[in-house]
Amino acid sequence: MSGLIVTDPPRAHAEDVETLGGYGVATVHESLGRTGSLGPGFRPIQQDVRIAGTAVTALCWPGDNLMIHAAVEQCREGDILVVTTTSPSTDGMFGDLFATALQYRGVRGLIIDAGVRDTADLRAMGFPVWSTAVCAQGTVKATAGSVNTPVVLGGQVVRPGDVIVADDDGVVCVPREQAGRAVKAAEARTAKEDASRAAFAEGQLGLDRYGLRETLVRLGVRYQAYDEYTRNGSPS
Ligand SMILES: O=C([O-])CC(=O)C(=O)O
Ligand SMILES: [Mg+2]
Repeated sequence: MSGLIVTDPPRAHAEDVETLGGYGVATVHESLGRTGSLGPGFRPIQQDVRIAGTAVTALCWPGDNLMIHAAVEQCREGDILVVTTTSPSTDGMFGDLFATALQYRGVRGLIIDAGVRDTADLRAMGFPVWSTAVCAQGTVKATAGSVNTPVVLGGQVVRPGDVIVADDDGVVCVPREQAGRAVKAAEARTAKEDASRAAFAEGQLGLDRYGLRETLVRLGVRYQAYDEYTRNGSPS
């Protein structure tokens, strides 16, 4: 396998990244028409942390972290490193040494479809990570791969420069060109949710607020009193 390192890709506007970082992953995902989620496999090693940044991608051979070393050089302030392997691997290919190098460069965190290790140290140093495995198994530095080419994690395409938002709910990717639209949509959705939250706090039901009684009728869902429901001894 030959390799490729793409330098200096265009990145989403910093202002849009910061704004999206103010919204949760669920809100950003909903705002984009329920797209962009990397799925439930990416678990945070910490809690109560949200980050947003621009993706620098690395495609590695399983059990080999050579291309993470190459990717570190391409990272700059405000980036998030996004790593995957050419076939599934749980090896611990990232730990506190890499995190130290990335923090020096102003990188905000790591998303990796593979294993990480030194997790207590990563938490202590405040370097946020979302991974599909935690594993002490070490790796070599021997095989070519690529940096800053499009990669797929959890069925989701991530391109260099795309916006990544990650929190306790998981990870979402916003295509670079859609960041502005996502900001507006997230703003609108948040306003709508704020109004619903206030209504729910005063007792309004979602059935009424969202017009869902009509939906139940349309779907043929009917009400039945408990006595009638149990009259013949068995639920009907
Ligand atoms: O060095 C490695 O191969 C990965 C690691 O544990 C670290 O970055 O601390
Ligand atoms: Mg280590």
